Order: sequence, then C-alpha cells, then structure tokens
Amino acid sequence: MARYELVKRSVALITLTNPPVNALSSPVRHAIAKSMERALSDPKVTAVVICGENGRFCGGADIREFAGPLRGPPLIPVLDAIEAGRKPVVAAIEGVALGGGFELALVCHYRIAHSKARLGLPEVTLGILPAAGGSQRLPRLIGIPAALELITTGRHISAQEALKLGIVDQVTDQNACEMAVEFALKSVGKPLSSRRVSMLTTPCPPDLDALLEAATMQVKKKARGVMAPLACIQAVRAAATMPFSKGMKRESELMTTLFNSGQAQAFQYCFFAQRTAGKWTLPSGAQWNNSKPREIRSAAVIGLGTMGRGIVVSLARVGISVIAVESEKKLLENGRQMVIGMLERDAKRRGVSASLNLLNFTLSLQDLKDVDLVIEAVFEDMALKKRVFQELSKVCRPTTLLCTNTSGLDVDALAGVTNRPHLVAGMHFFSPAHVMKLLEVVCGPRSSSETIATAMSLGKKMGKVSVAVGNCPGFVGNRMLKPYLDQATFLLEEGATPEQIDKALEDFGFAMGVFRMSDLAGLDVGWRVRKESGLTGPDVDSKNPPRRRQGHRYCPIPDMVCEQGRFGQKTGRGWYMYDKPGDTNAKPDPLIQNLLETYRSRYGIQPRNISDQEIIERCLFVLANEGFRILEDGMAARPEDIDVIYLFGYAFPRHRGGPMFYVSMVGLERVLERLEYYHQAHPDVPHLEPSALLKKLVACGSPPVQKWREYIKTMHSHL
Ligand SMILES: CC/C=C\C/C=C/C(=O)SCCNC(=O)CCNC(=O)[C@H](O)C(C)(C)COP(=O)(O)OP(=O)(O)OC[C@H]1O[C@@H](n2cnc3c(N)ncnc32)[C@H](O)[C@@H]1OP(=O)(O)O
Repeated sequence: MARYELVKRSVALITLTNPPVNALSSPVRHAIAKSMERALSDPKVTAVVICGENGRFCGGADIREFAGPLRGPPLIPVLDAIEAGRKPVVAAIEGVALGGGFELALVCHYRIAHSKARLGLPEVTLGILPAAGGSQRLPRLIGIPAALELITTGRHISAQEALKLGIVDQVTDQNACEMAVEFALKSVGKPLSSRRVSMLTTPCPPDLDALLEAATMQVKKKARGVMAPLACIQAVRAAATMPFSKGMKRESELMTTLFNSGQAQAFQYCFFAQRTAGKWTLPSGAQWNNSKPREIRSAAVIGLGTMGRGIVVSLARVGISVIAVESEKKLLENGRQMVIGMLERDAKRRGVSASLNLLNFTLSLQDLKDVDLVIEAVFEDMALKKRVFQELSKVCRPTTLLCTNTSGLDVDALAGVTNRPHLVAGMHFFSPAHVMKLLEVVCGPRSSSETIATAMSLGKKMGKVSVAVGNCPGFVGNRMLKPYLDQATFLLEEGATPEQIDKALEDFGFAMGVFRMSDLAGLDVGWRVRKESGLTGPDVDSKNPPRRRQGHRYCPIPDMVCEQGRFGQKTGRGWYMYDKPGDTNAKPDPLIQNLLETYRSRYGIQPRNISDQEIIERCLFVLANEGFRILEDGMAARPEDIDVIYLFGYAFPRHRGGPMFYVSMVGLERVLERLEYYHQAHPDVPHLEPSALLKKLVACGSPPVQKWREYIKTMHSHL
C-alpha cells in the first residue's frame, strides 16, 4: 500500500500504491506510518519525499471506509508525525491532492506540484469538513478569506493557483517526483520550524466577524438546509481564534456532528451513485466494460428551439463539428444568432476561444449525409418525428446513428420507421441543455450495444452525467414527475395554496417548489401535452365528470390557469404574479387565491388545513413509489440511477440523496404505511397504491438501498 525505497543514497521515497486514486485506506495509513518511522530512524536518510503511484498523489480518505467503524491507525496522528519529524519531507504532487491527500501535503514541509495537478478540499461536497487538520492548517498557510472560499466550496484549484496562493512552493512541467527529490536534498539542514504549518499564526483580518457572517449568509442561500458548509465556517473561525490544538478539537467535534447528521451519508451515497450510473448493462449481457463506443467527430442537430440550441452548444464546445438544421430561413437565422451568442459567452466564461468554425447551418436534411450522428430535437409530435426519421433514414449513410431528444415518446416507434433500428436511441437532454448535467440515454429494445455505448460516451464527453434508461412513456424522470405534479395540484384542490406547497418543498431542500419551478419552465408545455393526450381541450368527453379522466382523479386547475393566458414567468402571470413578463420575483396572486376558492365551492370541496408533513409525504412518497414501479418494470437498472436522474435533472436536494435514498432513510415500513393511509383516503389515485416492490422490500426487512437490486426480478430488465 506504500512502497519504500532509498534514492540518491539518502532520500527515502515513499510511494502510495492504492489504485485508482491512492486513497488513504487503513493499510495505506499503516504503511505511511511505518515508512515514516523507518525513514526518521534510519541515519542514512536525510530527507523524505512522498508521492503517489501512476501519476496521482492522493484522492483523499477512502470514502468507502466512512460507512463502517474506524479500522487501522487514525489519520491525524499519522499526519502529525510527518509534520513533527526532524527530517525535511517534500510532497511530490502529481494528478490530484484532494481532501485527506491535500491534508497529507499540508503536513509535509515543502510541496512541489506538477503543472497539471489539481488540489482541493472537497470534503464539503461529501457532507463533511476537512477534519484531518485541513480546516486548521489551510487558514494558517493562506489566510482566512482564501481558505474559507476553498473549504466551503470544495473547489479544485490548478497548480498555478496553488502557487499563487502560497500553497505549493514550486510548480514544474517535469517529473514532480524527481524534482521533489532534488528539492529535498537541498533542504537538508535548513530549519523546519517555520515549515510546520500548524506552528504558524493565522493571519486574522480585522473584519473577521463580518467576513464569516457574509460567508454564512451566502452558503445558507446557496445550499438551503445543508449543514457541512456552516460547519466549515465554524471550523475556520476556530482556526482564526484558537490555538492549533484547540482548533483541532473543535474540528473533530464538528466532524462528529456532521457524521451523525445523516446528511454525510446522503452526500457520500450521491458520490458513488454517480459513478455507479455510468456502469450500464443491457439484457443481452452487453455492458459498459465490454462494448466499444464509436468515435463521434461530426453530428447534426435538427430543430433550433431551446433544446436544439443547447445541444448544438454542448457538442461544439467539446470539439465536435455540428450541422444545425431548421425548417425555415427565419428560424434558422434566429437559431444561428442565438447559438453563436451562447458559444461566445460560454467561451468567454471559460477563458477559451469560441469554436464557431465547427458550426454549419442549413435548411436541408440532404446536407446530413456524411455525419456520424444525428440528434433530432423537433416538437414533441410523433407524426413529425416519424417523418424526420424516415427522411434521415434515406439521406444519412447507413452507419449514421439516429438519436432523438424526445422527453417521453416511444423511441422504438421511431426506430421502426428507419432502415437501421439498431442504430436508434434516445438522448434526452434537460433544459437548458448546455447547462443541465443530466442525459437520459434511452435504450430501445432494438438499440445495439454499440449505439448505447456511443450515446453514453458522447454524454460523458459533453460533461454530462449519463444514465441508461428503458423505453417507456416519460422514461424515468418525467414518468416519476407526473404523479408528483398530480399530488401538488390535488393538494391545491383540498385546501393548500401554491406558496404553502412551495415553502414545504423549499424547506425540505429544493431550491424551488413545484409551482415556482413550473412558472419558470412555462405552464403551456404541460398544457399542450395534456391536450394531445386527450386530458383537456375540446375533445374531452362532456359526459366525463370534470374531476375525473380516463377512470382516475384529475385536477383541471392547471388547465384553467393556462386558459387565462397565465403561462408563468414569461407572461408575467402563472401560479404567481410577477411585476412584468420575464421577471423572476414570484409574488402570491390574489387572483389565484380567488380561482381556488371559486373552484372549491363549485365542486363542494371543504378546504382543510394541510400540514407540511402531508405535503412532503404525498409529493415525495408518491415520487419514490413510481420509482419502485420503474425498478419493477426494469426501466431503470438500480435505485442509484433514479436518484442520479433526480439529483442532476430535477435538482433534488443532494443532502437528501435522491428520492429512493430519501425513502430508505425515512424507513420503508413507514413509507408503506403512509402510502396505504393516503391511498385509502384517495382510492381514485392509483399512484398512491404502494408498489409491489416496496411491499416486497418491507417484507424482506427493508434492506439498504444498495441491496435492493437483489430483490428485483432481472427477467423484466429492459436495460
Ligand atoms: C479524521 C479524518 C477524516 C477525514 C479527512 C479526510 C476526508 C477526505 O479525504 S474525504 C475524500 C476527499 N476526496 C475526494 O472527495 C475525492 C473524490 N474523488 C474524486 O473526486 C475523483 O475520483 C478523482 C478526481 C480523484 C478522480 O476522478 P476520475 O478519474 O474521474 O475517477 P472516478 O471519479 O471515476 O474514480 C475512480 C474510482 O475511484 C473511486 N474513488 C475515487 N476517490 C475515492 C476515494 N476518496 N475513496 C474511495 N474511492 C474513491 C471511485 O469511486 C471510482 O471507483 P468506482 O468506479 O468503483 O466507484
């Protein structure tokens, strides 16, 4: 777990050997401690260099170990012994020095970094704080403001920035390890006391309180209800106001609180869920590690609406040449200007030049004959999409992959109109497509493993978190959204207000409640879908009771809101009112209150007081209940995939881990009991009926979420 060798006759070289990221697992900590003892006690050794195998210094503590009791030597004494040693120790930082890896570097007396290395204290993103002395040493080394920013955001910095901040002593383009050995030899005999960061006095700004207060306000606004950034601020305050040993004690207390909060578990689950999601499998046995993706050099995007424009930008900024297609000259010109503007702004923000030379705009599908892949992003209209796919089938060379950005239509029906159904898949981006990280890759029953591998790999290249899902109406994300939205509107009927429901969801951790979010997204989109599905509009059977459709409870209030031309922020009116169209400041609207009151009295509904608990339970338990059905149906391979979709596509609060993790933390038995209760109260809402999988998991003793897969019948898998 760490190699020990003597180089240049007097330098002990300790190499961490724990692939893939040289995490500080128990055997690694043990090996470091033993190697340091050996180096310090060997009279031949005059200096020490610590580096990591395979060009990676260290990715930090082994996060998997956090799930169990501490085994092996604790990290802090191992690090303290390095700093206290009487021989100079140099960290040779290549690749990454993150979390505990960065803290390891901070106890070394000197730090040499390769120019491509990245450093950071990302613990806050795992729901914890840098608790191996990082929160106490970094402020001493670089001052409060800079340390506060790095510790509360978890941002990774480049070697150059680290040099500027005074974190590293030298940056090199050459072999950092060899440079560190040379550096170590030159350091022999020099006094070490000023190199021990724990001995430094924290440079304390006169406006410390104001600075910490401002940071507190900022993190409270940015990460509602999240404890870790607040604990980080308290730890930094300790570094500014306490001696090192007392600060370490405070750091440890804060860490214990975070560890016992449940939030740390949720964040760490998210870390692994995100990585698990990339490991897709198809029923054929093809999977992520045995299927080769094609290289995509050129692509076409059909339709330059909001989605199409974002997709063009996502492709072009990773170096893929794109032909963008529109049906009319005016739309094409408008799309061209928007895309160029978006790419230029994006390039400016990233400090690179905009890749405008990769763009071509055309009105003719004939121009697509040589592209490697097409992404169709026209209106959600099956007949239109089928015409496009038929045309593409004729125009594109037989090997071109044909993908659709549909948000829920049948991908296999589109594959069926082409001459290459195996090369058809869904690539469902989320709006705005150049910003949102999620990509649902929809695997049709005829999609080949190469097609899926290519779509997944292209997603990764574009910086997306790609999740493979099955082909069912709404796929995973939007299929689950429907019952969630239904519950919100049923609660309105029963007596709640949009602002009450939003507040309950925002207190839970969502940045925006469901109605505020709908106003932002535009209410007309859902209205059009409901009209097309025959749920509202002139075609609705007049004999249908007004609050029932297709045999189930239906709430027509969203349709009534749209009928008044209230489409959300863009029209200045929606579930809320705004000072003018385009404004974002949502204010409760008495007209909506009136509409609800009139509606309730028209249907003889006696409004009742609805608790926040009921709002959360009905909205979120029904969301997870549909997630269980999706798992039963084999449309998602595992609960982690569903959670990743909700974290990255629907801004589910990360400190809750995603809907499936959340219900596992509430306790499946409790969730089952509450769903049974609500279903009894609302028997005409089938989504409230507990799913068979939920019942099965409860009957099997409510195993942890990571084990649910074992209880899902694989014969149903569509993935
Ligand atoms: C009392 C003292 C207590 C605590 C103090 C210290 C706390 C910490 O150090 S917490 C850990 C802080 N470190 C991190 O947050 C870094 C996490 N890792 C990453 O950001 C990335 O993995 C990377 C930038 C280091 C590499 O990225 P990439 O090349 O894209 O690889 P992957 O992310 O796919 O990771 C590959 C593989 O490694 C696993 N892994 C990565 N880091 C850790 C880790 N710190 N502990 C355990 N495992 C780790 C990752 O899960 C992947 O494996 P799987 O595919 O099997 O999941």
